[in-house]
Formats: sequence, C-alpha cells, structure tokens
Amino acid sequence: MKRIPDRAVQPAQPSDGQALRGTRKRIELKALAKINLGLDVLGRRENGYHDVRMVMQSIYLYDDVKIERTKNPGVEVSTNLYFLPTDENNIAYKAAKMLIEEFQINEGVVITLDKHIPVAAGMAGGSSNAAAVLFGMNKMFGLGLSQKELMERGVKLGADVPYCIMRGTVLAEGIGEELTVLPAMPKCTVLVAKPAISVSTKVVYEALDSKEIVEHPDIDALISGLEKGSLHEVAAAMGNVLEDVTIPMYPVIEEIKNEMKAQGALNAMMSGSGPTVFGLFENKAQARKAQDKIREKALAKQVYVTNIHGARRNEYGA
Ligand SMILES: C[C@](O)(CO)[C@H](O)COP(=O)(O)OP(=O)(O)OC[C@H]1O[C@@H](n2ccc(N)nc2=O)[C@H](O)[C@@H]1O
Ligand SMILES: Nc1ncnc2c1ncn2[C@@H]1O[C@H](COP(=O)(O)OP(=O)(O)OP(=O)(O)O)[C@@H](O)[C@H]1O
Repeated sequence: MKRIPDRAVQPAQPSDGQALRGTRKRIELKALAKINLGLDVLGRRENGYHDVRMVMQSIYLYDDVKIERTKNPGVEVSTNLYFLPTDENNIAYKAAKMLIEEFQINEGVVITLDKHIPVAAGMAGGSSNAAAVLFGMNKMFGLGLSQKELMERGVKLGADVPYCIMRGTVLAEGIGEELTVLPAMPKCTVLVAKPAISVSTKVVYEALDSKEIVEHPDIDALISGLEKGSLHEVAAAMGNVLEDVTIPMYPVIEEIKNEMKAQGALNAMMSGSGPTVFGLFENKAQARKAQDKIREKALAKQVYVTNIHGARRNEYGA
C-alpha cells in the first residue's frame, strides 16, 4: 500500500486558567452510534494509522450519558455493563480527565453510562461516549470551547471522536478527523445486527497492510447519491474495504448480509471494522421480518430496528 507521511494534528490551545462560568449541576446526553456508509483506505502512515475516506452516518441507537458535577475532585464512572472498565481505561474517563487537567478544574464529575450501543462492534460506542463527555463538560463548566476546539481534543482520544462530536451525514478524511458536512442521508429504516464476536479495530487495520486492496468503494458515487437525495443510489454505492479482512475471519457477517438482502434490504454491509452489519430498508415490515429471521437462525442476538438520525450541528443531546 502507498505510504503517506505523518501529518501533525493541530495542537490544542492551552488554557490560561480561564474562570469556570458554567453553573449546570447535571447534564444528560444521547451518545449516538454511527454506521459507515462507505469506508475506503488510501494508505498507511509511518505511525501505523491509515488515511481513510469514509461517509459516516448517525443512527437512532444511543447510550445515555449522565454527567454530574461534584465538589469532590476527580472522575468516577459507572456503567450497566459489568465487563467494561470504569477506571482510566474507559474512554469517557479519559475525556473527563483531559479537560480537568487542561482547565485545572478543582471540582469532579460522576459519569453514568447506560449502554445500548453494541461494544467492540464498529459503531463508535466508546468514541461517542467520549464525545458526549467533552461536549457536556464544556457546557457544564463553561469552558468556552468551540466545536472545532472540542474536535481537536477529541482526536487525541480516538479517530472517530471528532465525528461523534459533529454527527449527521459527514465525509471523514485524514485519519477520520478531517470532516466535511454532506447533504443529509434520505430517511430509511436501518436494521443493525451484531453477531456474538468482538473485533479489534487495530487488528483489522493491521491485517489490511498485508493485503492488496482489490476494489476500492466509489465514495464519489455515494456523495453524488446524497447530493441527489437518492436512497437507491446511496445504497448501490455502499462499500467497505475492511470487509475483505473481517469477513474471512468471521463468515457469519456474510450470512447476515445475505439474510438482510433476501428480506428486501436495498443493501447490507459491515460497519467500520465490524462485526456489526447494517441493512437499509424502505419498508419497516421487511426490516422486522429480517430481524426475526436473523434471531431465528441464531446469526446474532443483538438485532435492532432503528432509523437514520438527522443530527444537525450543535443539536446535541436530549
Ligand atoms: C473503523 C472506524 O471505526 C471507521 O469509522 C475508525 O477508522 C476507527 O476509529 P477508532 O476506533 O476511533 O480508532 P482509534 O481508537 O483512534 O484507533 C484504534 C486503532 O485503529 C487503527 N486505526 C484507526 C484509525 C485510522 N484512521 N487508522 C488506523 O489504523 C490504529 O491501529 C489504532 O491503534
Ligand atoms: N465507554 C466505553 N464504551 C465501550 N467500550 C469502551 C468504553 N471505554 C473503553 N472501552 C473499551 O474499548 C473497546 C472498544 O469499544 P467500542 O465499543 O468503542 O469499539 P468500536 O465499536 O469498535 O468503536 P469504533 O467503531 O470507534 O472502532 C472495548 O473492548 C472496551 O473494553
């Protein structure tokens, strides 16, 4: 694969002890999941990260993120999923700690994550939690950071975090942090199915390095479909190069795609590094039928019928 030299991410502006103006004691936010309508990889950087060209879309599947401000300094995280870390290995914790240190905040936060987005699934669950914490604490403590400044901090936590701050229908380039708003995705029903396997994003990108990419998805055709507002053109242009790595490891992904298409999906594809598969449907009844079939055949237990979320900029949370 072509090697692309590292491009430095703009350093965040250090704070100069800005007074904390916010007064809110508690904020509740919806941290949305994403799907990748298109995912192309253009090359590998010297630090191992890859240059990508992706079309990202928010969906109406979310984690509830509650942030409470406390007089006791420090960060406390709790979650409904027993297997997730609640210490500094939780990305929501890292996001809070980052702002507390930079702005020398001498109060603390208690973060409660009520998780519904499948974990290690290619749906940016963790990234979306981190984005919600950055957004929420910026408001709560009156830090005065613009969306761009929040995104500059977000990329230090993960490549998907800036997108999770922006949300909606977006072209993501660079390592995923160079964002351009696209025309909104036409409304449709989205069926999401996560088979009972967890996939490491790092392992998938690394495995791609030893492969020749045979066919790149036509991201421009996808954008052109969005410009025309044509759901059919968007569906026809969907493509994800990471499928070539993850599907041979887990053939159940292909089986789920086939089941969705057999039940009337306009198209079905793996999201991100997988293993979650999503299908786009014009007809909600067909999506429900596909959901039943996938469960009946025990292809996946976590199967959800949901919608495109037309998140607009700055329209974050409940
Ligand atoms: C697969 C996607 O979810 C598609 O949206 C993203 O590209 C991944 O975003 P993410 O999970 O937020 O990624 P990070 O947490 O920053 O990185 C996890 C690992 O994925 C690999 N990685 C990630 C993004 C990128 N552009 N190139 C990479 O090679 C790196 O090996 C990294 O160690
Ligand atoms: N708040 C969090 N929510 C989910 N996972 C978390 C969180 N914090 C840390 N993790 C760890 O991160 C790993 C990946 O989680 P996540 O669900 O974000 O992956 P993903 O869906 O593949 O994300 P992406 O699409 O951005 O690659 C998990 O195995 C988990 O242990």
